[in-house]
Amino acid sequence: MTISPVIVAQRVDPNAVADLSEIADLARAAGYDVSNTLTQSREEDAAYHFGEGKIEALARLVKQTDAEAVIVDNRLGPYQTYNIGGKLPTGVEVIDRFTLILEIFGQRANTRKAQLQVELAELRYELPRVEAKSSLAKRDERPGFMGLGEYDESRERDIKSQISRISQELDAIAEKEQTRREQRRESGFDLVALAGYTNAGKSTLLRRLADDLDITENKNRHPDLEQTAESEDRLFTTLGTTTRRADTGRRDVLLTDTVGFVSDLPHWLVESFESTLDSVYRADLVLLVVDASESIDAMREKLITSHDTLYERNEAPIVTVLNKTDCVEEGELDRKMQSLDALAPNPVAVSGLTGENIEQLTNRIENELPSWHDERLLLPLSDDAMSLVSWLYNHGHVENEEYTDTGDAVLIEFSARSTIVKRARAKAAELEESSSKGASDESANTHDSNGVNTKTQAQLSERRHDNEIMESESNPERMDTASDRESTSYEESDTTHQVASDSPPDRMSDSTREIHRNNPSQVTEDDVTQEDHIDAVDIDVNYPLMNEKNSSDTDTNSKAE
Ligand SMILES: Nc1nc2c(ncn2[C@@H]2O[C@H](COP(=O)(O)OP(=O)(O)OP(=O)(O)O)[C@@H](O)[C@H]2O)c(=O)[nH]1
Ligand SMILES: [Mg+2]
Repeated sequence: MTISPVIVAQRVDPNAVADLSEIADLARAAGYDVSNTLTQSREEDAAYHFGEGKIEALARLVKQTDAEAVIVDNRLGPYQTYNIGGKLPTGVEVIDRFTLILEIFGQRANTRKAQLQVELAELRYELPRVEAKSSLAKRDERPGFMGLGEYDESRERDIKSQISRISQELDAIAEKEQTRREQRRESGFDLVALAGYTNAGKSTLLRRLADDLDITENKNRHPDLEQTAESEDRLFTTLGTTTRRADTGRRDVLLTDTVGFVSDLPHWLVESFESTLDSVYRADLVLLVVDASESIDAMREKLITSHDTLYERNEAPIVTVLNKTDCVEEGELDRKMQSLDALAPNPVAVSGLTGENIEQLTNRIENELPSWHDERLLLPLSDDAMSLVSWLYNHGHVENEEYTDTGDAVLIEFSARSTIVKRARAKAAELEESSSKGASDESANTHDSNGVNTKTQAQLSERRHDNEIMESESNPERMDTASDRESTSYEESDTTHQVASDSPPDRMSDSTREIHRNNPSQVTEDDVTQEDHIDAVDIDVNYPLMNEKNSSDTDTNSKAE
């Protein structure tokens, strides 16, 4: 990429202090060389955004420095962009904050989904501009001629139909990802997402937590793994979605790293990247990463931006992670935590770089995930029963496996998410039913004397009903073995049912949230890399989906207890 010299400009309201650091970082992230800066503190001018005199000074600076573009860190209306451009030497581009961010995303969009999202955002940006041009041009047209107005009108129609086509394609992708998330949950995985402002250290934390990753083993499956997992002191290093298995102890966690948030973006831009953000919105738990080495004010702003982005759609509990503690004195960290208590209650302070306090974070992840349920099942011994036992080892946590003295049954005690428990019960009922077919009622009842999950007729028929639901799905039932799990890997994921708890301790109060909702700063992000990758992860693709609504309820209830 050739480095082009640009001038960065920013207008702030009277008495506000200009700060060009982020827009300059964004410009550099897009590959520009910031040769000069210009700021103005005044009310917005309707025609030029800045004062007209300031724009003339800007034009002189452009000539002196041979700048190829002017990057303005404000929202410019279509007319303002046009007017400023008219004052600059021919060929010098006027780029506002949104187009700059779109440019960065466009440069890194190397999946179909990412490209579609960028295209959608560009079209949404262009539409009001074409509408404005079309109505202006029509004013001066003579009847009977194919004028500019008509040309713009047909462009307008074209943009609208492209928007609708791309939206449909993105919806289809989102649906697939939703299914994949459901399958991952069905396979016993908890989905944890890393969210937070760009450059907070999300990718560094992903690598720290996903310590069982063996890149070489699956290299051909993850051609862009290095790229998407990289960390760099640059905004929007990560634009795709990378999912890896993380070892947190008892639970099987899939951790997803994705694009960072950034402040002051319009709603339509954030919406264009919705299917990427779904990997965060639809997780079981969100780790909101904050760079604790920054000032309290900067941390506050970035937390507000992050909560604003999450507010509308996020369904999961949030744990705030104060990162980069290796750069912060202990007393200073305490002060920061106190000042930010309302926005970041009960945070975990870590260093992704040095690994400090990571164990506390993994413990916290386990504690905040939707709770698992304990179950005991007595299974009449058979190949199918052993297949169920091995499936339970893969999808939950088996506490005890014990064979009866008579050698005709196995007692299995385990904990798992409620959907897994429900399936295991259904399968157990089915095994019980087929084993007792030839046997007398009396012998079937001896199992009850063990006090283990006694099956009443009503329970049995309920389970039979569950089985029917499962079997009515088109795929045949299958119990995966450990070797299946190791050999299966999946691409892109994400979108799902939530098993979010009602009132996780780290969530903002409604009143706090309301304050943020009214805050004008908005947020964005996108997914732009290759497909989402996970390392040797098993998904029961053949296992029929169940209605997760019930399990969510159960989880919520048990959490509230
Ligand atoms: N000192 C210190 N630096 C860190 C720590 N974690 C991350 N960094 C640095 O912060 C910068 C950004 O880290 P990333 O992991 O790329 O951050 P990110 O949130 O993934 O950033 P984007 O993908 O650009 O949104 C890099 O230079 C990291 O080396 C930490 O705990 N301590
Ligand atoms: Mg990153």
